[in-house]
Amino acid sequence: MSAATAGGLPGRPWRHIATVALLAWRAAPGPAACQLAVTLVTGLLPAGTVWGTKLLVDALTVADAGGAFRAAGLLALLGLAAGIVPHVTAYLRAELDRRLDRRLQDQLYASVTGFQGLSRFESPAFHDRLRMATEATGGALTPLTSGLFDAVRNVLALVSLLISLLVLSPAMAGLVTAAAVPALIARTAMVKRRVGTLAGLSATARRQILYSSLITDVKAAKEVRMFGLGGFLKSRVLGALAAAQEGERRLDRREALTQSLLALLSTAVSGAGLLWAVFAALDGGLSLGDVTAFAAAVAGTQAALVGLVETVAGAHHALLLFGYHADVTSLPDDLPSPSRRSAGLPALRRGIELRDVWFRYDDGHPWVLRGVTLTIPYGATVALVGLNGAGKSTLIKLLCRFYDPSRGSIRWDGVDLRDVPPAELRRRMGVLFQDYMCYDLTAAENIAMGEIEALHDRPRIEDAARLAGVHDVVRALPRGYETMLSRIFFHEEEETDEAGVVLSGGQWQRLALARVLLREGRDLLVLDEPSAGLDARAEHEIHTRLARLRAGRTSLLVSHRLGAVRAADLIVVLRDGEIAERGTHDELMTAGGGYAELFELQARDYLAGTEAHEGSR
Ligand SMILES: Nc1ncnc2c1ncn2[C@@H]1O[C@H](COP(=O)(O)OP(=O)(O)OP(=O)(O)O)[C@@H](O)[C@H]1O
Repeated sequence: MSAATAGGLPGRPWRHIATVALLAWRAAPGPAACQLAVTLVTGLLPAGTVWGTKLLVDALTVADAGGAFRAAGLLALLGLAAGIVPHVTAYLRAELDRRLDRRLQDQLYASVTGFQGLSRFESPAFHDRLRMATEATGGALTPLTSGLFDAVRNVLALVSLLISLLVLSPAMAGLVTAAAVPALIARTAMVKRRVGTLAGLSATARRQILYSSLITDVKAAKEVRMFGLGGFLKSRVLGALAAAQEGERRLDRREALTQSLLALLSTAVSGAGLLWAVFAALDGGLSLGDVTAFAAAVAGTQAALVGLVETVAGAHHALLLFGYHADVTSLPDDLPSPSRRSAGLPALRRGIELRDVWFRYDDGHPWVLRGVTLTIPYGATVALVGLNGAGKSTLIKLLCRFYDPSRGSIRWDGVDLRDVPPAELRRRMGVLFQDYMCYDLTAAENIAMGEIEALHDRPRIEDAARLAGVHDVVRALPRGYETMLSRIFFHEEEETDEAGVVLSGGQWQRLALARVLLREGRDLLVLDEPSAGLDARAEHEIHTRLARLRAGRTSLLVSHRLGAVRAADLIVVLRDGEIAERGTHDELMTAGGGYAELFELQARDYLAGTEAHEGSR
């Protein structure tokens, strides 16, 4: 990763200026060209006004009526231009910003969705940096894009005014310019401090978002009310807000003081200049028009210099933020690309082999998998069982190549998964995760998430729902497959304000299963606790269906219900990241190890439950 951390500032921000200019130009060539033309015109307006005023006053002084009318006409035209130009500029700016913003967000989302693994999303430092990168969107670069035009206008205005001032008083021209140097230095330091403070508060801001979303999140609403957490969460939000505000307050105070001192300096300079002009006029060295032009030129030059300093400061601020954007968008993928060019992943024919796989989530973390060697033969069902935290879901995540093994390898018909592009591998798999998603979308869309190309293929979606045993449930919903499964969003396409429906846990589970079954014909089917939320009858029914579906297909099944895995071709017991037992159900029962013990425990509990139920009838 490059030098930027959310807490520290990205290095050498000015090196991005050409990148941003090019981005803006490519995003909105029309508005950018128009803005440049308008800028050139407006850059010359102040000097034109100064000389128009001088001509008018001098003409009036010598009672030249024709000259006075011409000068007044010129001033009126310039005034009209000055009145219209800001509105045209504002529109062009906004349009350029809108288009640039789309491009920036496109780049950011392309990078983030392009990360193939999960490790970045489990890094607080990455999230802090990402937050700073999003600060660069939403018009935050306006001071830079518009600043480039402002800078051109200010430089034009400055040069033309300085020429006017040089004609009248070279010393004053030098003094006014010199007075701008401390302002530039002070503003640059202020900007750095402001962005640094913002970056330092990134984690606090993210926590504030977390707590405030818990207050409003419908999923958290039950526990928040049940456990009376409202006050606690509110105090956490306000605590984070107060911390952020304290940082800002200190900055604001410092900036107010610095700006006041700079204002004092510029007033002293213009005051001294005016005194000189008064004495020079009294001596007869300057005409009345010269004095008027001088006063206007000093004020104009100072304003242009302040404008230039502000432009530079704004651009610096925007470039620092863009530094985070550039940092995130230039991050390489978190999984190393295949070392040699992959010729594509062949259809599975022999099986998947884990060779002495060791894995831990971070160097400082304990080992989660410790030397796992296992083959999932082609066409067979392997069941993975074990106590909580044994490493079952981790093994599945490695099979999907969300992470690479720390040691050892996983091979697909002998091909190391490290040599396979993750997207290619995932196209060949259907996986039901233990923590599947419930999308705030329609029922049809929820299923289609499994294979987005099938979004408009209703027969396929319905077939998958039938296979998962959820078709009748969905059909009975108020709008069938078009029913929104959300209480916080309306239907995206249809103009309706009809409240959606919330499914039960087991119904969601079946819908998630339908999502996976939509990916029919995949080489490997992985089911992590497919029946966790189901009632006994539904569980039995789903397992019978799945057993039929798995027949002859390569699959990996994880379940705590040992009754559901007894038909598997191979049962593997994982204990503390190691394979403790392996064999068929009968072999493991005969061996009388941990599996047999657990199976008997579950069977006894089940029988006891049944007898108690019978007795109470
Ligand atoms: N993203 C992660 N980062 C760090 N540690 C993790 C992560 N995910 C899991 N772990 C740790 O890895 C270990 C194994 O977790 P895993 O989810 O693989 O277990 P499991 O066998 O699937 O458990 P369960 O039966 O409860 O689902 C646990 O100690 C867990 O704390």
